Amino acid sequence: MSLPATSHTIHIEQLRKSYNVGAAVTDVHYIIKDVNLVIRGGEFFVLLGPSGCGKSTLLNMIAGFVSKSGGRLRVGNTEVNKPGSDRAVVFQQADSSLFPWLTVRENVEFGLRMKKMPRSERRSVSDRYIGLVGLNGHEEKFPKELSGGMKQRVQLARVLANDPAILLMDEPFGALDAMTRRTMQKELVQIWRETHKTVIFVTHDIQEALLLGERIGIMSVGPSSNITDIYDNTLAYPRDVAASEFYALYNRIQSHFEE
Ligand SMILES: Nc1ncnc2c1ncn2[C@@H]1O[C@H](COP(=O)(O)OP(=O)(O)OP(=O)(O)O)[C@@H](O)[C@H]1O
Repeated sequence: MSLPATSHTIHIEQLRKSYNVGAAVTDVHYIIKDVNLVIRGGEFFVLLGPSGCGKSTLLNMIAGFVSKSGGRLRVGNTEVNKPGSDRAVVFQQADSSLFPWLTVRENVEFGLRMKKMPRSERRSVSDRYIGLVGLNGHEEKFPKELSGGMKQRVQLARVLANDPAILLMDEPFGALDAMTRRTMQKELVQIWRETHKTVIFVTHDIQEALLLGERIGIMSVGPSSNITDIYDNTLAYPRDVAASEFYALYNRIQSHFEE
């Protein structure tokens, strides 16, 4: 990592996203309204909230895919108003992001090829990340020959190969079976600890949030959603769902959604 962690701290101030729902200027529907948040460089931050509250909207604003309607959004000192190589998104459906006509290795190397990285260097980068996500031996396979979990690993390896400082993950394990999901969660923590990336991970699953995040931001039900509470999760990794502290924190967070 060439940049100091502070240069990719994310600063969010009074951030808003709205859509006009009628002809009058007052016919405005706010998805998120006045969100304030600072996410430190290198942090693992989870955005937790019910379906439709605006988690993906906020993540896509940080990615630069969705424009803001008000407020400020900076990475370091730079205002975010478009996608950038410092940020990359891992989506829930790997199928829509992988190129079906390219092998695992070619998919992982795609961005590097676009950057005109020499072949031997590309090879060593793709070797590293294919290994890191546990896909050694599958380099020459095509996406259609892979399971859902393996495709998600390819997507992650491709994103990591491009070396963004910030990984934006939108329910990346939501479509996987429970066992694969658990394995991927453990591997992601391992990868985060090895690469020191900033991770912002969207989920509506409290257990997943608690297994992964150093901090968990709770989003309120929309419209005009906001981050109402932030929990510090200081439990040591790898986390044990059966530990009494885990269970206690789970209950505290769950009580938010029962009110
Ligand atoms: N382009 C748009 N125009 C109008 N409303 C939109 C637009 N995009 C999203 N919305 C609305 O914004 C709200 C938040 O959507 P978003 O996908 O961000 O929520 P989410 O918390 O990620 O949901 P889920 O967990 O179900 O994926 C929803 O009510 C959605 O219908």
